[in-house]
Amino acid sequence: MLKAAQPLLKVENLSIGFSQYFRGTQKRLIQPIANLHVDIAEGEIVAVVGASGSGKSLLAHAVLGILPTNAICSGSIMYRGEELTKRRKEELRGREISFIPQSVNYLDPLMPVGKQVQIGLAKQKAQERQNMLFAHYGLKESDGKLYPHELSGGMLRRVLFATSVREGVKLVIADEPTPGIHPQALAEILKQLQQFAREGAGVMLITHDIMSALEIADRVAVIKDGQTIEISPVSAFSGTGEQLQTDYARKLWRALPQNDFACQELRWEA
Ligand SMILES: Nc1ncnc2c1ncn2[C@@H]1O[C@H](COP(=O)(O)OP(=O)(O)OP(=O)(O)O)[C@@H](O)[C@H]1O
Ligand code: NI
Repeated sequence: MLKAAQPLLKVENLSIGFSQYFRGTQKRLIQPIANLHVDIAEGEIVAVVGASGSGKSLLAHAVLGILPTNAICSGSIMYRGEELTKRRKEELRGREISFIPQSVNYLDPLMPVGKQVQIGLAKQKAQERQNMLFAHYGLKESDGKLYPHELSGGMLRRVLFATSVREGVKLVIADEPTPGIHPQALAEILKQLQQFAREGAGVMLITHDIMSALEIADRVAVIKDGQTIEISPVSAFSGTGEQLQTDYARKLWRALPQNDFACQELRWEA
């Protein structure tokens, strides 16, 4: 029998818990993620959507190996057919696996942003590459000497993007890359993610912005309360959502302003 093409990333039965103290001395386990699964093929963009607190960032952090030390993580994370061990994650992070974090707080407040863009680049070419990336993202060369607190929010987002563009990137994990970004910059960021995919990288796009996700993604994974409840092709998000598997996904789809189903449904019920 022919073996099916291997996904670039395959997350199965992922569970993440935290052991927390409460009432001073007693310990309890909270489990924000249980049995979550998702897979991404080379050149594919998979959007991960779900309410705030549903576990999207934790999923990203688990794949990257940057969960807090008190996290208890189980399940399987396979990357190109190999188990992503703690060591492999460290080796690949910032190189083959790049990360665009949700918060600009991931930048080091004590390091000029230019230096931060150079991390992971070959020494001899780092400055040249940085200048290129800055030009590409509309940042001035002199901005490189500034510290994060000296840049605007929009500029910091662009710096984060510049840190994610690396030669040989195979998997891009973008956690809410577009909040508070004006429409033109948004289009630019979506284009950049498409470019990653066109060059063969898999992209995990975590977002609240379902419209943008549908614009560029191939499939959408819907996460609810730390579980994957549905993974559907973008084409299923059409019409009344009759091709979607769950009511939850249908509600997400119908809640989009331009769909305006909420009012119609109310009328039908009346
Ligand atoms: N270090 C931690 N200790 C305890 N609980 C945590 C920790 N980090 C996250 N959680 C909990 O895990 C759940 C999922 O968090 P996560 O950040 O993954 O949500 P999210 O889907 O990314 O939300 P948002 O869309 O708001 O970014 C939340 O309920 C959160 O409170
Ligand atoms: Ni998040």
